[in-house]
Amino acid sequence: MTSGFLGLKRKTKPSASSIAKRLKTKHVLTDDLPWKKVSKPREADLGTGMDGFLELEEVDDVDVVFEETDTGRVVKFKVRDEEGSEDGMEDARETAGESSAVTTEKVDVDALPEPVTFNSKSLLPEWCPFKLHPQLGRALYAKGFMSPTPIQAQTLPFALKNKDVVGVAETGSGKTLAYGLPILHHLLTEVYSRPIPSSKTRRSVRALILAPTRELALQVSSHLNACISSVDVDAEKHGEDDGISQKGKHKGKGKAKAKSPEVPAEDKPKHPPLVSVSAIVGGMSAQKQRRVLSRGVDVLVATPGRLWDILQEDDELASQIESLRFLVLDEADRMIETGHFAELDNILRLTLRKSDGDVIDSADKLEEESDAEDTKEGVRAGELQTFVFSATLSKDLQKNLKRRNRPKGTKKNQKPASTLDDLLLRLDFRDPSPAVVDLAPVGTVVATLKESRVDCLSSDKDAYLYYFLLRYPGRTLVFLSAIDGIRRLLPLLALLNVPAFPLHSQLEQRQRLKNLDRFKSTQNGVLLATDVAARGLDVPAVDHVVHYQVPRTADTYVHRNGRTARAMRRGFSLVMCAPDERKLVRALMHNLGRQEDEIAEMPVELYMLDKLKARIQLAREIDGSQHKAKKEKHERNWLREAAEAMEIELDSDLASDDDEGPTKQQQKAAGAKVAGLKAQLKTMLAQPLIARGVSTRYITSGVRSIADDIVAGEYHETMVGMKKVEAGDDLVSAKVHKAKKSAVKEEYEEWGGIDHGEE
Ligand SMILES: Nc1ncnc2c1ncn2[C@@H]1O[C@H](COP(=O)(O)OP(=O)(O)OP(=O)(O)O)[C@@H](O)[C@H]1O
Repeated sequence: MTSGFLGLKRKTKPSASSIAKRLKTKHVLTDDLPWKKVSKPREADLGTGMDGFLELEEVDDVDVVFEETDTGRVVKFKVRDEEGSEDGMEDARETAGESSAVTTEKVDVDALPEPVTFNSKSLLPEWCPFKLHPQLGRALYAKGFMSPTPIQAQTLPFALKNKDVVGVAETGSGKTLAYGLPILHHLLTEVYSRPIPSSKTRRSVRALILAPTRELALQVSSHLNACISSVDVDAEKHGEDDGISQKGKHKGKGKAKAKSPEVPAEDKPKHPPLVSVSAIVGGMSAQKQRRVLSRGVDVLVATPGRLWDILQEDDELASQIESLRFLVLDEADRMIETGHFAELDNILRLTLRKSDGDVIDSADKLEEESDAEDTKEGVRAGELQTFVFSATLSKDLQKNLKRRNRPKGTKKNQKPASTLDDLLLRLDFRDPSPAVVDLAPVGTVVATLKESRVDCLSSDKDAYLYYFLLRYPGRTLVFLSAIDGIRRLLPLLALLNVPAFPLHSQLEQRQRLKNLDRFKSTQNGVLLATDVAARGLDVPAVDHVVHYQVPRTADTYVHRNGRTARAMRRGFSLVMCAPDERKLVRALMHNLGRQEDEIAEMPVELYMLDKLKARIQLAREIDGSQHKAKKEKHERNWLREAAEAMEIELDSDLASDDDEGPTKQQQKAAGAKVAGLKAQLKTMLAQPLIARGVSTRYITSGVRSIADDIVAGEYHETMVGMKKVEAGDDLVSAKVHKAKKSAVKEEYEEWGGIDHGEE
């Protein structure tokens, strides 16, 4: 959602002339107010009721006036007439509704912030070889990213040399910055070296990043924005001692104020953002979307569906897409799954340059060109650089991307092997041989992830899930294959006092983000999600991923698991496998090139599970009764409302509650029954869960003494008598089991056994 508030004017001491000029005002529509993006306050994520905000915007210098009109009281917004503006700095405020022509008029260099320097040699030695723009160095330093992740380290040399890159690396390995840093580096460097559009003109989109889901697009946009904004905000935080200085080539050009820490932020010169990054996604208000686009963005992050809708109406944007400098497909393989193939294909066609729509032909041309111009490295100035990233791009596909190099004469007869092959062949790789950086681990398992499975009946999955949530407290993301399942499970968990939030495509976008924020800020929160949350979401510290149903494809399994164990943190995943899903697990593991028994079994204390089953049973009963009562009420109301709308009278037996629906007395009795069951459940939930053989009376006695656990601090708070361990620490390692088996085999092999000779 978009939201804005009328802010206070920031300038503390307006000059006399500016006051005089400000008297010239004009009325504008809300859409045309000079909205400015502000960072979301930290409290917004802390359950202050501000969660769910897509973005926050503010506006300065606006008078709100109420006018009485014939139709009633209306509110009007008055802003200073642009003609009365004081200087270039004030003009730097972005206004919507301005001329949309992109000019290359050179801005006064004073309007640019003073360039910063950053001593990456001493502060970020591991980033130093990449010679990234100093502002990015500062951002990385501020974030504590002291060294590049492997995918970043291996991608940057190619990307910074203008080569197209196909990057494949495990989930949570930092792919966003692997493509984001080269883009930001290029744009930041460009700002000071070439004329930039003045703030009064629409910027031209230089980079387009396509992502499969709204959440991922918003996340990428905020990730990249954080890289540029923390640079601006923290400009004077680090002194010379830190090796970071403010001195740049424009030193002494009237920027002394900005350097001094004593100068209040309000008095710092205002300038348009050096590089602007924004997202356009479905669910965003049309007003906000118009505003973002009319201001212009350098880096546009979008979902294909929404972008294509806009492109059909916005010719200017379409022509900008035709002359992009960077194109990124993030989670390329997912984008073709979500039914966006047509839109994506159309957008990609727009990015094609000289070709006549036949990429294979254009590949021919490129090859010929590259033959003639052997020394050319990467793209030429003004051309498109393409990045394709995912955690799961098949090896075959990567080979296909190199088809441009296949011997002449064979090309036109070759058919793409899959939709994704086809799509990627449509990409306008300027580079005759895009660099393929494949760091996907064997079997696509992240090293810090522990996987496990539990075999159970479908009807017992609720109890097993509840057991897991209580046994291993933590932030848990539960994937379900259908929205109905989420709707069923949600009230059940609520009755059991488990803080669970839903995330699926039928929720409004605002609600989706709100639930995501709540999940992030709830310590033992549970997110019940469909695969809309499987890709790319970077929720800090997701401890566990539970596959309530076995995923249908190996890629989905990998990406779902990828929501935990990110950036070298530990993570845990659990597959709940019903008898009819065993085949699926087998196929899944086979596709990943792994053995089924590689996944360890999660131990379950059946005595405890039985106790939980009783709770689940009661919760189901309550939910069932509540649901029934609600449904009956809804049906009764519906009938009445329909009759009223059609202005007909219902038969007395239909109109009365007596015959069809339950009587008032029956309703009362049903209500009392639910209240009774709820009280029963409350009592049950208040009782401690005690493991078999534990004496709570004498903690040193019983089959299981809990005294030692208490002393060792391993006392489980909800399941008395069970050790407090992290999920995965008590797995019966199938690998160890397997290793033992293979050790026996090795012994046999060392001995050599009986030589049967070559067959
Ligand atoms: N160099 C770095 N050092 C430390 N942390 C980093 C670094 N680069 C990125 N990160 C952090 O790692 C986390 C994962 O990054 P990112 O979301 O880009 O992963 P990804 O590879 O795109 O994952 P997925 O495949 O699931 O989309 C983020 O929280 C990010 O801030």
